[in-house]
Amino acid sequence: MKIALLGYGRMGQTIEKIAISRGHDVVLKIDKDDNDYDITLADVAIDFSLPSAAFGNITNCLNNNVPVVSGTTGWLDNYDKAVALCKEKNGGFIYASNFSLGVNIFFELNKTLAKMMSNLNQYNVTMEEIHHTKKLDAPSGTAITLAEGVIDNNNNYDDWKLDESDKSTRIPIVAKRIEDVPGTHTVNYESEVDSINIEHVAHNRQGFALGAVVAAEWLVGKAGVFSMNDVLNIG
Ligand SMILES: NC(=O)c1ccc[n+]([C@@H]2O[C@H](COP(=O)([O-])OP(=O)(O)OC[C@H]3O[C@@H](n4cnc5c(N)ncnc54)[C@H](O)[C@@H]3O)[C@@H](O)[C@H]2O)c1
Ligand SMILES: O=C(O)C1=N[C@H](C(=O)O)CCC1
Repeated sequence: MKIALLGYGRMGQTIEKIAISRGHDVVLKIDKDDNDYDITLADVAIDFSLPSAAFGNITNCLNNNVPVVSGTTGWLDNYDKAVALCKEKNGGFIYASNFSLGVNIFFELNKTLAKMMSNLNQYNVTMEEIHHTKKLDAPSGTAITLAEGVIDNNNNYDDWKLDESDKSTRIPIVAKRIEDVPGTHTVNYESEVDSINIEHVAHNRQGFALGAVVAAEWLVGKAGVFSMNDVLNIG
């Protein structure tokens, strides 16, 4: 498979190694200021760029009939427009806030726990995410997906808020930035008598990168807007 990497930073470089180890050719490595390239050289594109760049990269792929996998976070104000364009062009598109197998299992665990806690008003939920200091967005895309998983499955919450909540129906998300941390997410239910915590700790970026390559392999030849649940057949 011929792969275009849109964004050649920490994730782009990790994805390149995994793609090559799985027998793929990386035919384009696009980074900032690379404006003049032919995306149709690739069978599929993998975008891990910047919040400000992702939507432009995705629309370029869809307008040129190149299926695209995006892991960039912080651009979701434009997600519905990307979905509409994908449908209009009969293209292929997958966005996931987190491509790792472990986090996608964790997302399902979070939804199940949220359902179990829905009638237990003595517990309040909070979330914490920890990432490296170079991360541009907060809260992380993964933390937002976790919060949405609780909101959709628990009657006590209707929104989330970064840092302290000023309203009991808003899930407070605390975002911490610590040198070199690849990604830790904790969901905590707290009552007066006890705490229940579920946590996912990424040890490195390999899980995110492998998931993105597996998603790209799966997407080629398909038309539609998909999620990692489709790729992994879970949920
Ligand atoms: N979904 C996931 O599983 C997952 C995992 C890790 C990171 N991420 C997200 O992926 C994104 C990238 O993370 P990273 O750690 O590799 O960041 P990074 O800063 O190391 O890399 C981003 C690269 O994009 C480049 N870039 C800037 N403008 C561009 C453009 N127009 N086209 C292409 N590239 C451009 C930058 O120069 C940089 O090299 C972030 O949004 C991050 O939150 C998602
Ligand atoms: O390193 C990052 O940046 C990460 N971003 C994603 C997010 O925002 O959830 C996934 C984890 C790593």
